[in-house]
Amino acid sequence: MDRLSDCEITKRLENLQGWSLQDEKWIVKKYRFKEYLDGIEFVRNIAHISEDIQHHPMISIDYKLVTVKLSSWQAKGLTELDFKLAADYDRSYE
Ligand SMILES: C[C@H](O)[C@H](O)[C@H]1CNC2=NC(N)=NC(=O)C2=N1
Repeated sequence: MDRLSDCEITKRLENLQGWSLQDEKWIVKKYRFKEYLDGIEFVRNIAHISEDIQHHPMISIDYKLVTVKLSSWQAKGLTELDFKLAADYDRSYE
């Protein structure tokens, strides 16, 4: 899949809530939860969503705060797939 241009990335970020660009090739979001185990359940859900389309996030869990980072390794940057997953993760958080 082709890497997106800076302009395409900016446009896609405008359509998402809470995601930001990091080091030009990552999009990042922090999700907050009422309980620690709610965050763990969210991580389980996004793990399945990611495995289904074979595109995997970097995840860090800091008690009730889950940080998710997405990038496309082969493309060495951001592709449509990263933004598709970001929207899927947001739906799973709702
Ligand atoms: C062969 C396999 O589908 C690829 O290596 C996948 C696996 N998961 C992946 N996850 C992410 N985040 N980026 C990739 O480029 C990627 N590539």
